[in-house]
Amino acid sequence: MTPHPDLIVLGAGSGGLATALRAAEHGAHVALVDPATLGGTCVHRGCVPKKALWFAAQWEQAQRLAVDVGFASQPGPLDWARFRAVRARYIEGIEARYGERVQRANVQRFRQRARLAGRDVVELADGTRLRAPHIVIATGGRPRRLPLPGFDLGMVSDDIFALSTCPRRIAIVGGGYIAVEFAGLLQALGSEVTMLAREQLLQGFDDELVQALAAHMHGQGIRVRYNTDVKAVRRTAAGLLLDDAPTGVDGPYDALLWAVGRVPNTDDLGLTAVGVRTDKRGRVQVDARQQTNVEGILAIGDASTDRALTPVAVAAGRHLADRLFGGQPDAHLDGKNIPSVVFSKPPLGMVGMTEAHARGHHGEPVTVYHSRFTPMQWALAGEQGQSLMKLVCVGAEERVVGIHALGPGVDEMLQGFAVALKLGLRKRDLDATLAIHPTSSEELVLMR
Ligand SMILES: Cc1cc2nc3c(=O)[nH]c(=O)nc-3n(C[C@H](O)[C@H](O)[C@H](O)COP(=O)(O)OP(=O)(O)OC[C@H]3O[C@@H](n4cnc5c(N)ncnc54)[C@H](O)[C@@H]3O)c2cc1C
Ligand SMILES: NC(=O)c1ccc[n+]([C@@H]2O[C@H](COP(=O)([O-])OP(=O)(O)OC[C@H]3O[C@@H](n4cnc5c(N)ncnc54)[C@H](O)[C@@H]3O)[C@@H](O)[C@H]2O)c1
Repeated sequence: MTPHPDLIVLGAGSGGLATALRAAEHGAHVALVDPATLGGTCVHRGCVPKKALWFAAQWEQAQRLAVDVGFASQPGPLDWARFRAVRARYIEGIEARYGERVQRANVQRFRQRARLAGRDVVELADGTRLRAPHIVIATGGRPRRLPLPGFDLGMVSDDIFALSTCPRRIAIVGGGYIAVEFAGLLQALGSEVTMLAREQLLQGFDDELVQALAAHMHGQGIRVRYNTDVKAVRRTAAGLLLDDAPTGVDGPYDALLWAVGRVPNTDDLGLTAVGVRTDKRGRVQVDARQQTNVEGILAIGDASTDRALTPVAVAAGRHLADRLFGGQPDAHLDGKNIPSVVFSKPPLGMVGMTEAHARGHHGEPVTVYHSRFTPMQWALAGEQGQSLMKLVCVGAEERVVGIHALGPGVDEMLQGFAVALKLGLRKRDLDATLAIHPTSSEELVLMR
């Protein structure tokens, strides 16, 4: 038992677990508070179940390509009940391993909701109070709900993992990561997908690659409507109808997914009473060391102003534990050049700056290199479509400040290039690197 913990962590998702385990490794007494199962959004309602569906979508396509090159078996639809059982077993395995690690590390778990009751005090739902010199807020986020009539006729991303079949016609409202990812994988698994986006898809990604992805989506039969503004939803005998302010009634659909962003779980944490500052979206404001404006209270992950990605939450938590308990006073998250992949179909990845960002902010000459090509596995099977890769370089020595890639395999390809970019990659380093042939990634070292 830990009667006087050195650290209290609120939330046992990706960030909270990483913080608690690293702090315990350094010998700290840690209390970890979460009413839910270990793993949080990523394991139960995010990256992991989503990636499993994405693999299923890849296998659907691989089955079709295999037939095109001479395999005999005809592709069949996904058996959702079996798929869900397989996926649940995989996730239970992750959760069990987390449980063992938490126990072995002597981290004390409190399976309750908690809130701050002072700058060094946390109050659990049953009234128990814990006191510690350091408190980390790692309470994550949840899907945004819009206050419009009929909102509850649709699903949010948490609900989609409970589907037991593919909806025949689905509308997806939103144009960010979640909207684009689910559009691709539901279409691949058999749905007719219409996206209703307010603006350009995937803000923050390079325009040219987003356009190329939109062309792929169009080719797959995904309908994308831009400049929409859904004001209400109603159910009719024919299906769900959406009232879109600019164009009128849209539909009918059998299902609807709202993918309109996420809100942080910070509204019920007692932050105001303790004086912890949040931004206008409710995220806890942190500096580069995850510190809030209140001494002793830190925040990481989706509850904070950091980028909402699992590796960011994990790295931030580990660095702060290294700093507080591991004798590494300068340890902190490097928030620059965060690599990211959208698990669209095909995947889209980037690290560093977009072309527009480099041109707008750099002040040095910008040189851009492109490669468009049909990946070999598609060409062999007579499949249409091209991959697109792009390098954004600055200055006379062409320092690479942005790498962008769209196409099969880029999700696995980008990590190594992200290391090179972090180390100060120049275009001539790529030119001097021998290609691995025949691959798609060789295009990144062969650009002229
Ligand atoms: C559909 C989807 C797909 C995604 N795919 C990816 C991906 O492919 N790659 C990627 O990098 N990121 C992805 N993300 C984002 C990623 O899941 C999050 O960035 C990450 O999970 C954030 O971790 P966290 O520790 O901040 O919060 P969470 O994992 O959300 O954990 C927060 C925990 O806090 C607990 N909690 C909440 N309130 C309290 C309270 N008052 N007291 C105690 N505990 C509390 C919750 O029960 C929860 O367990 C995806 C997200 C979604 C929704
Ligand atoms: N592959 C990955 O790494 C991955 C996958 C999923 C999610 N994530 C993380 O989770 C975060 C949340 O994902 P997300 O897709 O929910 O958010 P997002 O911020 O990526 O996109 C939100 C979308 O909702 C739209 N929107 C907002 N309010 C709206 C409204 N009132 N009506 C219509 N549209 C509206 C925005 O225009 C935008 O297109 C991402 O930003 C990302 O950090 C990462």
